[in-house]
Amino acid sequence: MKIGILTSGGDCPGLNAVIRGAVLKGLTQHDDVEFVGIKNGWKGLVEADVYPLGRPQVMGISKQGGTILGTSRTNPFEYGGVERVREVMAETEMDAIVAIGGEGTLAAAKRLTDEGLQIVGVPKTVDNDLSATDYTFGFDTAVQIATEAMDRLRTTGDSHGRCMVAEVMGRHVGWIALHSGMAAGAHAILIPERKTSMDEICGWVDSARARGRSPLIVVAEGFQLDTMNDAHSERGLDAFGRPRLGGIGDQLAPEIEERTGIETRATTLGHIQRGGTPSAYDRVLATRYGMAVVDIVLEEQWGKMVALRGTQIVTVPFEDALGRLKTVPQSRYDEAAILFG
Ligand SMILES: Nc1ncnc2c1ncn2[C@@H]1O[C@H](COP(=O)(O)OP(=O)(O)OP(=O)(O)O)[C@@H](O)[C@H]1O
Ligand SMILES: O=P(O)(O)OC[C@H]1O[C@](O)(CO)[C@@H](O)[C@@H]1O
Ligand SMILES: [Mg+2]
Repeated sequence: MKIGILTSGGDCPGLNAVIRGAVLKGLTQHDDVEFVGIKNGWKGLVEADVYPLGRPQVMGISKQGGTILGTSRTNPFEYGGVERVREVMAETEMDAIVAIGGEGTLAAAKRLTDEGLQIVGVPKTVDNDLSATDYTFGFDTAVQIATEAMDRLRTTGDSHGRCMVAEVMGRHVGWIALHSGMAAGAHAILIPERKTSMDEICGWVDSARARGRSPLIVVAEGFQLDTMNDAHSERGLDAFGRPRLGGIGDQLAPEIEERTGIETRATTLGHIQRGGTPSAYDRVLATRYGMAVVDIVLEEQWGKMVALRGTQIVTVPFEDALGRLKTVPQSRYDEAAILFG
């Protein structure tokens, strides 16, 4: 059995641990399994850009950020779709593909599997917005990085008596903002799931200030004020034609300063949250996903992916990860909001 592995969509810490887990499990536990790496997501697949993946290629990589395979947001259906993928799999004698990616990658994998291709999945996203799984690797690391950054913003904020606005990732959901904001003791957490007014935000800033604190406001990039119809975007489109987000913190900061009279500074953490070494939690989760996905390939469970339920790795159909995002529930927001202001 020759298994191709690809990573697609935005990268995140832990991808290499999945790749290593899969290769080590396959090579040590089975005699007839070999692996090939597919470069740059679906792009490398349609271009037949593959290379053998053995133990030397995965040695020591679980602590390494990014993905040794490279990634892209290429849409395989724009480059020959099912026919081209079938052709490349035949040419390269690839029996099955492990697609490691988020909702978009898994949607593409589902369409290909529906046409008879042998594909299984591993869920990935720093945003933690996939509904089929309790946690995705990369999220814990991103929260840790964001929390450390906010701890730093608080000390400089305190020195100057300023309000600090920290913008984190989270295109459709506010999980990174909610967790890092709570961990750092933020005075408000602004998430895409809940539109909020400037009055409310400034109320929290004023009340923190009245208690002698230098306010910290955490905002997810996909957050919208109650006056906005779309998330803030000023950076054009991504490779899949979606607006690139980022910059809402810079938009909020001068408004907060003007309304409250408190000097305010914004910091956008951006891709720092996706780079560098994965946390121990993410390495373990990713390694377990990688090992488990080899089992579902050998069981020929095409159209399925591994997922985390509680502490168990389970198998679910691609559909479970599609169509519905795992948003922050109102109760989790309300719980965090008790500490605002
Ligand atoms: N519904 C779809 N059908 C087919 N292909 C899709 C679909 N949605 C997305 N894709 C393709 O899959 C690629 C990966 O999706 P996307 O860029 O959203 O990353 P992802 O896997 O969702 O990870 P993340 O968004 O968390 O970074 C897209 O760039 C696009 O080419
Ligand atoms: O790396 P890119 O293409 O700029 O994408 C950034 C997007 O990817 C994510 O990190 C994960 O989907 C989002 O939070 C963010 O909007
Ligand atoms: Mg996506």
